[in-house]
Amino acid sequence: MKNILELNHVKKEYSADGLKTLAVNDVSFSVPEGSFIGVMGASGSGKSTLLNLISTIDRTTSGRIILDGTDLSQIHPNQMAQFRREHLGFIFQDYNLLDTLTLRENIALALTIKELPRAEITKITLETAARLEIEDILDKFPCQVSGGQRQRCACARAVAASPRLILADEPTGALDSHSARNLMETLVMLNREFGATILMVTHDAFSASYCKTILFMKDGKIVHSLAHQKQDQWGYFMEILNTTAKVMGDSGYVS
Ligand SMILES: Nc1ncnc2c1ncn2[C@@H]1O[C@H](COP(=O)(O)OP(=O)(O)OP(=O)(O)O)[C@@H](O)[C@H]1O
Repeated sequence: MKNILELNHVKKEYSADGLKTLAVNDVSFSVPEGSFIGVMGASGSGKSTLLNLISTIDRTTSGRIILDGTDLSQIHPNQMAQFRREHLGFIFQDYNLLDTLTLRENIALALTIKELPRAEITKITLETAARLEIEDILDKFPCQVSGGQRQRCACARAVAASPRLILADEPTGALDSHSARNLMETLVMLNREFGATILMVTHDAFSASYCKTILFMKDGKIVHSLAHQKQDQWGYFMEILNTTAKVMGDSGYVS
């Protein structure tokens, strides 16, 4: 199966006040088309740095990141924003919807950027909203709907333009447990039915139990990976908790 994303010996070093921090330390992994990968790790283990490198917001100190066949270090800074819009979809903890636009306009915006014909934008927006069960609230503004509905709109926006990779950063972080469960089921649906390839950072073992594979980060390195095989979701969840405790040390604290 084709790899959508490949990381080869990626390092990211920060220098601040004469102090150097190797936030990402020799990370290599690949993300095949159709995968749903979770990244877990303690606070400061390098998850956000890793996501920033993949999302082209930050640049590697060394190593290569290949996204859909393109080496990110070879993209001219002026082309970066367009490359990001064409290849990536984002789902953030705080939704990142535009408050002055309706849900319909928020979803359509991702398509407008792709310069699709107006009729096509209307059709895809409606179809995507229907799949995410928000078609009845499309004319509301983000402040007029629930957190769960806002996050489903963010999912619709992320998937509408058929990006090669969806990056989700703590997507359930601001949701109650019922909405979090709904959102994870939605992400599974995007992965299974839309064929979306998803890479998600999460601190939450239950959210991670919806992923097909989980990478555990510690001190900037991927130290363990866990695949969802034959066990039921509860068994997988328990395995994630046990692995977390083992990998992260006694505290088992993941954030
Ligand atoms: N801009 C920066 N300048 C200097 N050091 C940084 C910078 N950003 C992150 N770091 C350091 O790099 C390391 C990894 O940080 P990062 O934010 O990637 O971790 P994280 O796993 O996402 O943590 P959290 O779960 O708390 O968000 C930490 O030691 C952090 O202090």
